[in-house]
Amino acid sequence: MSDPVATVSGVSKSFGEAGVLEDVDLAVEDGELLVLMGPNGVGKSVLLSCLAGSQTPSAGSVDVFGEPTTARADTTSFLLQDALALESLTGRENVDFYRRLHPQFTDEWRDHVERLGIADDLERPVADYSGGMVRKLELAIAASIDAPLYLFDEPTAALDLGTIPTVHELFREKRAAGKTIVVASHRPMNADIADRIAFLADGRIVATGPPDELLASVPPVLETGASNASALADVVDGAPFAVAGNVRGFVPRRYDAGTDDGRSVRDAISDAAGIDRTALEIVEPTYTDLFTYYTNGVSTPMTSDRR
Ligand SMILES: Nc1ncnc2c1ncn2[C@@H]1O[C@H](COP(=O)(O)OP(=O)(O)OP(=O)(O)O)[C@@H](O)[C@H]1O
Repeated sequence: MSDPVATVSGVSKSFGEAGVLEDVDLAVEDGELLVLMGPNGVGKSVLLSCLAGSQTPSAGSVDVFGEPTTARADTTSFLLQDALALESLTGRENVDFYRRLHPQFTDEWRDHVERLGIADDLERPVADYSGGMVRKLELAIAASIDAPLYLFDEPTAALDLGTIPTVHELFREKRAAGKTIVVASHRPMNADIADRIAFLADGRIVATGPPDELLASVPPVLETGASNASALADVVDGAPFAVAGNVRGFVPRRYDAGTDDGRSVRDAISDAAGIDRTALEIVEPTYTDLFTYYTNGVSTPMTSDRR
């Protein structure tokens, strides 16, 4: 296997008294699409900024292409959160600005603005754009820079659901062209495009792996009506969570090998909770369940050293 494109070793980052990252290790492999997942405020942007060289870790080190990271324009294209487009300029003037600024800026932007549906808005000032349009322009600009490593911070956050497949397609094309991509996201649906996911929780990477493997590591999920939430809380691992009008929770690990008395897991748990067995379903975990499992402190195997 080739060397990682980027290596984060023992990185901690604090702002004054507030610790955000704590002893984070992460290797970004050559040519992979890594999705860094975690809830709002957990430190995904800070970690990406450390990878981009625009923030300096309080401790530890970050190497990109074998060198300590600085803001290296030749190796990395970094889509910051809400910080690329200049509001006083039109869309086209923004493109021109970044084209002059960046030696590796390519003509790909024409294709990107077309596919993202903002080609007809290029003569309007960005101040008049919606949040989603600004994001599309910024994506078009960042993706038009020909760099071996792309760092995209919440690229789909302000976008309508219909645009997300277009963005995913763009990422897949970059990867097919041999590029390495790190996407930070709090949206479980972005797990779908990942070669690997890294979950960030409590300042640490708590799990890393291909989506299929991580899904297989999550226990089955119990689902019941919202009125049974407190009964479910008595029997599941972690706290129950609401999904589409129902409430879900993880089957406790002690049932991994089945029940002691030969009953079905569903029967044993519905009896223990006092929930009618017909009102309790056991379902396969989704990406949303996976996200909850690793970021809400339910998982145990990889978090034994948590604060
Ligand atoms: N320059 C800074 N000064 C002080 N605190 C900061 C700074 N940058 C980030 N933080 C804090 O670090 C924490 C992590 O922020 P960060 O933006 O990395 O979260 P995130 O995981 O990217 O969240 P989101 O999903 O909302 O984008 C937050 O508590 C934030 O307030």
